[in-house]
Amino acid sequence: MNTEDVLNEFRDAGALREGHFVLSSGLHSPVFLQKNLVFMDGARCERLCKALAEKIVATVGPVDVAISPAVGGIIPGYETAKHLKVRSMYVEREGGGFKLRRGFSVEPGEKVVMVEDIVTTGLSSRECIAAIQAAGGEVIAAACIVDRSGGKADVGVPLVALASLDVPAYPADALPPELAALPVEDPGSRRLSK
Ligand SMILES: O=P(O)(O)OC[C@H]1O[C@H](OP(=O)(O)OP(=O)(O)O)[C@H](O)[C@@H]1O
Ligand SMILES: O=C(O)c1cc(=O)[nH]c(=O)[nH]1
Ligand SMILES: [Mg+2]
Repeated sequence: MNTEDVLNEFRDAGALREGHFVLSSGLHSPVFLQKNLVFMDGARCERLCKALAEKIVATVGPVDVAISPAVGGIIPGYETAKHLKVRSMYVEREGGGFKLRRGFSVEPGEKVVMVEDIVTTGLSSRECIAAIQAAGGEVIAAACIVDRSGGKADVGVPLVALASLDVPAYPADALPPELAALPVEDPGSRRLSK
C-alpha cells in the first residue's frame, strides 16, 4: 500500500478535512486527517494496519509488543499488533505526561514498536517512547499510518510510515491571512482536560 492508496482510504472515509485546525503540537494547519473516521470502519482499519504490520516486519524484523499513545493510537495500535501477532498496550496522559497504566507491563529484553496514528512534529511519539523507556521497554522502532511531516519529524528511533505527506503547519503567530480568517477547531485530546 503506497501513500496514494492510504490517502484514498482517508478520502473515501471523509477524513481528509480542510479548514483551520490547531494541532496537538500547538501548530495551526489548513488540513486535518480525522483518523477516527477511518478507524471506525473495521475493514478499512484492517487494510491499513495489516499493511503497516507487514512494513514494520520488512523494515525492522520481528517485534515482541506494540505500544501506542492514547487516544488516537489505541485502535491502530491494537489492529497492527493483531497482524504482528503480539500484545497491544497503550500509554495515556496522567498529570500531563504519558504513563503505562492499567496493569500493562513490558518484560526485560522485549522489543517494542511504538505505533502512532499520525505524526506531525513527532512530539507525541517522543513522549510515548520516553514513557515506554521509563517502564523498562526497549523501543526498536516507531510506526505510523501517516507521517505528515514530509519525513522531517525525528522521533529518535527509525520511523516506519505507511504514508508520507508534507502538509503545511504554522506557529500561532505566523498564520497566513486566509487561515487566520477561519474559525479554529481543536480536534485532538491533548488540551481536553484544561
Ligand atoms: O506528532 P505530533 O505533533 O505530536 O502530532 C501527532 C499527534 O497528534 C494527535 O494526537 P492528539 O494529542 O491530538 O490526541 P488524540 O490522540 O486523542 O487524537 C495524533 O493522534 C498524534 O498522537
Ligand atoms: O498534529 C496533529 O495533532 C494531528 C494532525 C492530523 O492531521 N490528524 C490528527 O489526528 N492529529
Ligand atoms: Mg494522538
